[in-house]
Order: sequence, then structure tokens, then C-alpha cells
Amino acid sequence: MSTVTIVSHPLVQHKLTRMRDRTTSTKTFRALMRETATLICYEVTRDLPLDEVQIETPVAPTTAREIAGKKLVFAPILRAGLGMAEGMLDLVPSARVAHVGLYRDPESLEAVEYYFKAPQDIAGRQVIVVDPMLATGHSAIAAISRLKAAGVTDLRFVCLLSAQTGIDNLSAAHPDVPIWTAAIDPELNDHGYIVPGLGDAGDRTFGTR
Ligand SMILES: O=P(O)(O)OC[C@H]1O[C@H](OP(=O)(O)OP(=O)(O)O)[C@H](O)[C@@H]1O
Ligand SMILES: O=c1cc[nH]c(=O)[nH]1
Ligand SMILES: [Mg+2]
Repeated sequence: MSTVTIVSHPLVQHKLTRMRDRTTSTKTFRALMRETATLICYEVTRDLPLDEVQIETPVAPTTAREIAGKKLVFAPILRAGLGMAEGMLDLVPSARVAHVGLYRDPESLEAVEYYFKAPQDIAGRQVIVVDPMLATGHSAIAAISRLKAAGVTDLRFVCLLSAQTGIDNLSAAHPDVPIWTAAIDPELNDHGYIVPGLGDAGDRTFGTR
């Protein structure tokens, strides 16, 4: 089963509460999405390997550390993942981006792919899949399957809010992919929305409803 890390930092929890609040405006929701993503990114990248390099400070030569290996790839699931990816790119500006276009069919709740564009050499890179919401898990499972089909072997999944169902389904389908989330809510409603949740993350980010 996947390892699941709850990002319980007080700043993340406070901002998530503001995002859950139905009176929060589109402008503020988008800003909070970016801020929480930056904070969660800090946790997800905590164990990145480091190399030692020789540099010269203005005072003396020294050995210092830098992130090892190829640049990370963030893979936002469109649309709502875009808002989170912005915040992660604030912290890792040299990361590459793979866009995975999926929408959830409102009747079947199955994920439907409409776009995929990734760096050519993605297979050799660590990929962090980004989507604020993990509800049934169908979208995350489809995105990760698509990335594995492209040759990716080193994957992580990051969301803001999840339902236990989504955690269980994703973990069963891709047990090798660790999950980070700020909270796990108890249930889904008949339309597959997380309860209490925060509503439709894409609509609230882009003001489409
Ligand atoms: O775990 P699941 O049941 O698959 O649900 C989660 C998915 O639903 C939302 O996307 P949506 O289909 O609403 O697309 P959007 O981001 O374009 O609004 C959300 O951003 C996730 O991608
Ligand atoms: O609660 C939910 C479930 C899926 N997608 C969302 O945006 N919100
Ligand atoms: Mg949506």
C-alpha cells in the first residue's frame, strides 16, 4: 500500500479552512491554493538527494550542497492542478511541467483524457503529480497510469484534500506511489464530491460557476 503523509502544519490547516469556507472569493481562493501548494511542496521535497559541489564564496573556497540529478517534473492534472502547480513552481522554478488533461465524467465519475504533453525525457525524471482533489481517485489513477505508460517509474502524488475512498483506490491501483495530503475527509456524496470538502476546486479557482 502507498505511504500516506498528512501535511498537518498549522499554516496549511489554517489556509485550507479559509478555502473550505464558501464565502471565500475566487481571488482569495486562487491565492490560497498557490500558498498551500508552496508549503506542501516543501514537505514533498524534504528527502531530495543532494550532491556536494565546490564553489567560491566572496570570502573563501568551500564545499556546498545542491540538489542532485535531473530536474523535477510537476505534472498538474488540468484544470484544478494548474493552481497548485503555480505554488510549487514558486519553490522549484527550474522544474519541468507535464500537463495531463482529464475531466471527470459527471455521470460515471470516470476520468476522460483530453490532453497530454510531457517533457521528451520524462522517463528518467522524478515526477510529482499535482491535483488539489482526490475524491474517487479515478483521475489520479488515470494520470499516473498515463505517466507510467510514458516510462516514468519514480512518482509521487500530491493533493490538498482527499477522501478516504480516493486514498484507498489510488493506493490499491498504484501502491508504489506515495501520497501527500493536508486532510482526509470522511465521505463522498452521491455526485462524487468530497464531504465536507471545499466544493469544485476547478470552478472555485477559475470562477467558472
Ligand atoms: O478523484 P476523482 O473522483 O477523479 O475527482 C477528482 C478530480 O475532479 C476534479 O477535476 P474535474 O473533473 O472537476 O476537472 P476540472 O479540474 O477541470 O474542474 C479534480 O480537480 C480532480 O482532477
Ligand atoms: O469534491 C470534489 C470532488 C472532485 N472534484 C472537486 O473539485 N471536488
Ligand atoms: Mg472541476
